[in-house]
Amino acid sequence: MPASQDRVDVPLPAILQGGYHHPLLRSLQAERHLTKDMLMYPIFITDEPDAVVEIKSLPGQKRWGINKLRDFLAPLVAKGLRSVILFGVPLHMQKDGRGSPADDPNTPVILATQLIRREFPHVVVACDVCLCEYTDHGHCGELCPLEQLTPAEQAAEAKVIDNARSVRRMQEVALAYARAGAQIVAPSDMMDGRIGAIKQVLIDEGFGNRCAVMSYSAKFASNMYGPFREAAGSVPNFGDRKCYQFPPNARGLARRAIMRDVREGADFIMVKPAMPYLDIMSEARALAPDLPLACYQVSGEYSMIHAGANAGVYDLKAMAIESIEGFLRAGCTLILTYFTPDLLDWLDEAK
Ligand SMILES: NCc1[nH]cc(CCC(=O)O)c1CC(=O)O
Ligand SMILES: [Zn+2]
Ligand SMILES: [Zn+2]
Repeated sequence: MPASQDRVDVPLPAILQGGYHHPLLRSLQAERHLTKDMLMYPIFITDEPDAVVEIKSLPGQKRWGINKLRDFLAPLVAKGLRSVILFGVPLHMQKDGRGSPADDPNTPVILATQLIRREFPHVVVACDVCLCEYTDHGHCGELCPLEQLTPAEQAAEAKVIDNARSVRRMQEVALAYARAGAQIVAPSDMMDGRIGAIKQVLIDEGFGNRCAVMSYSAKFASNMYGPFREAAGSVPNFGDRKCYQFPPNARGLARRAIMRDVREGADFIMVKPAMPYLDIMSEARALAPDLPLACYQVSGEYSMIHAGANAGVYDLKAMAIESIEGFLRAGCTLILTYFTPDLLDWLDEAK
């Protein structure tokens, strides 16, 4: 018997390359592979019924009018699209302080939810729940009425988010989307206490067993939301979102938010943006191992990958897939990405 087999202190030959010299052996290194059902496609629906409008900063993505949606989605569904997340872009509806167009019976998201449920019964519809696309001030929640501010705040014309009022509003909006047929509501407003409140109202109104709550649990105040805000017309007209989205350095806040949302009954948790926050994803995986974990590869990430490819830095497909493999490695089970239509094709191509 060779000596190496009965001696534990002999170092093994440190040769790894023999293990991945063939494409199949490389593929077998993955613990998990991307499948089509892990992809959720973000779609912008506008209140111009016949619109098909390119979004300049999001290459290949468009704002869709309700009348164009069926023909746009049909080929994607045929390729295996399983879920979408809808964002409303009201260009003509009257915006106000409470974001009234968010749950107007004719708001684009409600019409689109009804249409997709009717035309594509195998597609899961998630609706983003937030007010920023619908308020005249462009913030994600309602503001405190002036008389509730301190004299100093009044003098400074301070704008303060009214958390409690905003949470009640998110309940109304989420319920309206559930009534329209959404199987998932996804609050991205970041008000405190919204997950428990929305979960409760869904239960009270009979949707407890047919509408999931996907929380944007760890949503960071990122520089990469620009193209989305252009697409959705949701740039705040004063200030920024730093009082309700996390500072990029805030690992502890993210951990507390994830644990809080689990306690409040979230069915899915999400990390957003994705690529710079892989550590937060694996923290989320460890903190909430029993919940599906989503990540949102946001508009700026998508645009950045396109810009790099256009500058000749890398191949678009290879880079997009590398980014997704990172999310899988970090433990994500659902990926919100504008690359979804491309990935449906790429997954069908021979490797
Ligand atoms: N509640 C707003 C919202 N919902 C989804 C996104 C970002 C999505 C993206 O950039 O692709 C944002 C941006 C923001 O907070 O301003
Ligand atoms: Zn918002
Ligand atoms: Zn949102």
